[in-house]
Amino acid sequence: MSRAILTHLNSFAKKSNPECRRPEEGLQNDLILRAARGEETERAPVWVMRQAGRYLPEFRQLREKHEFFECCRTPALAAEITMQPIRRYAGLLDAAIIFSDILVIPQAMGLVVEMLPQKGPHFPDPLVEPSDVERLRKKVDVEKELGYVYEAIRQTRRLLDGQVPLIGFCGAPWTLMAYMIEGGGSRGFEKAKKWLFKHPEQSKELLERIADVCIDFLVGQVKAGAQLLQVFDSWAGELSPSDFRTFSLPYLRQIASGVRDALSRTSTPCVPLICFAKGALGHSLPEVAKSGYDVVALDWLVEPSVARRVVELANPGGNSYKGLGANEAGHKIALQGNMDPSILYAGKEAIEREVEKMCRARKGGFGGQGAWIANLGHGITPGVDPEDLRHFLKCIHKYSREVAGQKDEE
Ligand SMILES: Cc1c2[nH]c(c1CCC(=O)O)Cc1[nH]c(c(CCC(=O)O)c1C)Cc1[nH]c(c(CCC(=O)O)c1C)Cc1[nH]c(c(C)c1CCC(=O)O)C2
Repeated sequence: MSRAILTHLNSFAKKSNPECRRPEEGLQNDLILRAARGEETERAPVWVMRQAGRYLPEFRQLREKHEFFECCRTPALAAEITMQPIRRYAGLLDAAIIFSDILVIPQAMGLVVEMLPQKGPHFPDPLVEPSDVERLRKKVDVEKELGYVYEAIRQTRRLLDGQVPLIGFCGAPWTLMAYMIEGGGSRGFEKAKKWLFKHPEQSKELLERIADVCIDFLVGQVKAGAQLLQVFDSWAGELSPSDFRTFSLPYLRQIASGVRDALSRTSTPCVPLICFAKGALGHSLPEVAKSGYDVVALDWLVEPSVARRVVELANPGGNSYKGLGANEAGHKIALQGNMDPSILYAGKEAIEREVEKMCRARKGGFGGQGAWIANLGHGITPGVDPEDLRHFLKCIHKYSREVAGQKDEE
C-alpha cells in the first residue's frame, strides 16, 4: 500500500476513534480550554465547584428517589444530574463537571463508604492500624470497579453535544487517606495525622498506592471523554508547610506526571490538569505552581493579584514540565477561583460588588492579564438561592469582559 493511502487511513482511523480526539474537537465553546492552556480570553470562563448539588431543587427532587451512591453508580442518573446546572444556566456556564464523588476511590480500593443524610460520608470500617491496609485490594481493577464513571462520562458527552467541555476529577491522596482513617469528616484530623507522625513510611506507601489508583482513574476518564481534570486536595490546609511538602505535594506531582506519561503512551492526547490544594497556597503556592499542573485553583485566602505575581516568579518560562500532548507549548500557568462561597448568601448587591472586585486588577483581583478561570474558592453550599448563583455568573460575564479590554489598569 502506498504511503499516501496509509497516512489517509491512519488519519481516518484517528478521527473515527473518540479516544484520539483532542479535547477541543467539536466544541461550540472552548473558552475554558484556552484559558487552561494559559491564553488570555475575551472574558473569563466560569464554572462552580459542586455546581450539581443540593442547592438545586431539581437535584433534591431526584435525591428523594435515589440514594447518593446509587446516583453515582447509575450512568443515566449521573449524566442527568451533571446536565442540571448546564440546562438551568444555559449559556452562562463554560464547563460541566461529571457528577460523582472523590470517595469512589476508597470504595474501589475495598472500603465501604456510605453517605448519611445530614451527616455526610461514613466509613463503617475505617483503617485503624497500618496492618489494616491488608484489607485493601492489592491490585485495583479500576475499569471494573469504576467503569460506571466512564460510562457516565460517555453518556454526558452525548447529552452535552459539544456545548461546553466536561471536567473529570478525583480526590488527592492525602485527602483520601484522611477520610479512610478518620472514617468521615473530621475537625482536627487527629487519627489521620497520628498515622503520618507515628508511621511515616507506611503512610507514604499508602499515599503512593492511592496515587496509582488516581492515575489509572484519571487516564480512564480522559479516554472516556473528560476534557479537563481537577484533583481535589480539600484537606491540604490541615498540614503544616513541611508536612504538606512531605505527605501531599509529592503525590500531587506523582499524579500529574503519571497521567501525562500514561497518556503519552496511548493515542489519546492529554487534557489540561487543575490542582486544588485548599488552604495550602499561603505557604506553598510556588511549589504547587511547579508541580506539573496547567491550572492552580485558589481558595479565597489568597489575593489574586499576589498569586499572579508569585506564580509568574515561580515559572518565568511557563510550565516547567516537559510538555506532552495538549501541553506542548510550555504555556503560562492559569489561575482558577476564588470568591468566598459565603458571599452567595449576602444578596445580589454584595455579589456584584465582590465579583467586580475579583475582576479588577486595581482592586487586587485577577485583572486583565494572565489566564483566569472564574470559580468560587470552594464548593457552593446547599442553602444558596439558585437565582443568586445566576447573578454571580452574569456578573462574571459582564465584568471580566470589561476588564479584558483594559490592560492599562495594571
Ligand atoms: C471533600 C469532597 C467530597 N466530595 C468531593 C470533595 C472535594 C470537594 C470539596 O472539598 O468540597 C467532590 C465532589 N462531590 C460531588 C461532586 C460532583 C460534581 C460537582 O458538581 O462539583 C464533586 C466534585 C457531589 C456531591 N458529594 C456530596 C453531595 C451531597 C450529598 C447529598 O446529595 O446528600 C454532592 C452533590 C456528598 C459529600 N461528599 C463529600 C462530602 C464531605 C460530602 C457531604 C457534605 C457535602 O454535601 O458537602 C466528600
